[in-house]
Amino acid sequence: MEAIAKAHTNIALIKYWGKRDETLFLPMNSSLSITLDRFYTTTAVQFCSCLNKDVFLLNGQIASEAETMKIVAFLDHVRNIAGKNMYAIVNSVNKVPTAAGFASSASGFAALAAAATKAIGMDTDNKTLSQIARQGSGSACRSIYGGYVEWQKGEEVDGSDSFAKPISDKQDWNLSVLSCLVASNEKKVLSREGMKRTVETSPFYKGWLDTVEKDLVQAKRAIAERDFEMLGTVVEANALKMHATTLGANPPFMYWQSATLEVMEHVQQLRTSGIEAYFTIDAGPNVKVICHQKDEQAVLEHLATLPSVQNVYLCHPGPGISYLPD
Ligand SMILES: O=C(O)C[C@@](O)(CF)CCOP(=O)(O)OP(=O)(O)O
Repeated sequence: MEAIAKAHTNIALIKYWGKRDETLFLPMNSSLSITLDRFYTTTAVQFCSCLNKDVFLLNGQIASEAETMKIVAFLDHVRNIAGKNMYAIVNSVNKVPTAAGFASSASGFAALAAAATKAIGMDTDNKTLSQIARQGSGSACRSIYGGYVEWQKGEEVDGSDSFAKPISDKQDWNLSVLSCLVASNEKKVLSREGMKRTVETSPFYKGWLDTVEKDLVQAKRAIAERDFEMLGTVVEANALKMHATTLGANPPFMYWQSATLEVMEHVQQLRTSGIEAYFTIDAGPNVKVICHQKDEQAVLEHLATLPSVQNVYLCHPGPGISYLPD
């Protein structure tokens, strides 16, 4: 039995930062993202009783032991739900250049959840797919849908009410997202470790939790009202608060480098010059800039001139998962 699925990466506007349950990938707070058009993962899964172990090919190569173990654990989860015990060949191709500053885990686990459940014979609705993808990587649950997506944190201990849902179709509001890749060679603290350490040791984490749900309400209102200034202001503030929590962790850590600050300053200069642009930053030094589509060329050209910016990738809201012909 085989199936092929495609899922796009997403960028969080209101961040998922911290788990209340590490095993079930249950978040401390709800989050909101835009699924992007440019970067995606295509995954083919074939279950066969002829196999005596799972095989994982990533971008045409046999994946590392560590990567394969993550996929095997995820397939075990799917096998458990389906009540079947066949092994599978998984073939994933990432059109998400790591250099673009986007994590491919979100599109990767969303595509894997869709292809694996279909290949094993399950007929799953998107809500269930989102819950399954969440257990590969939290942010993957949002890539099931296109456009603007909310991941409701849920209250239940079993995660039955923790899944994503679309809050507006991608055609609704075609903003531009420019991902600025800045020079970065330092080993960063991966988001999974970063959020764990922050939750467990940062005195600033309580401040994050006290204000993030209000930020989410504000962001949803801004999207509903197409109020870009309201959206950009809360998105920028939310990213800054997330990063502030890391400074209080033990040991403290910081994702920003001098290049990160340079881009942030220039985004604020663009606003002073009359071009509405706002930034957000994830678990790394790269900066994503949002602006109106009419301003995207001016913003792109300005950012591309910065000496510490290696590349700028222009994206727009993109689609949710899709299935390809076998
Ligand atoms: O995307 C966001 O909301 C914000 C972040 O990117 C950080 F800025 C977190 C993404 O965390 P993820 O990689 O999903 O963690 P996992 O559940 O431990 O796999």
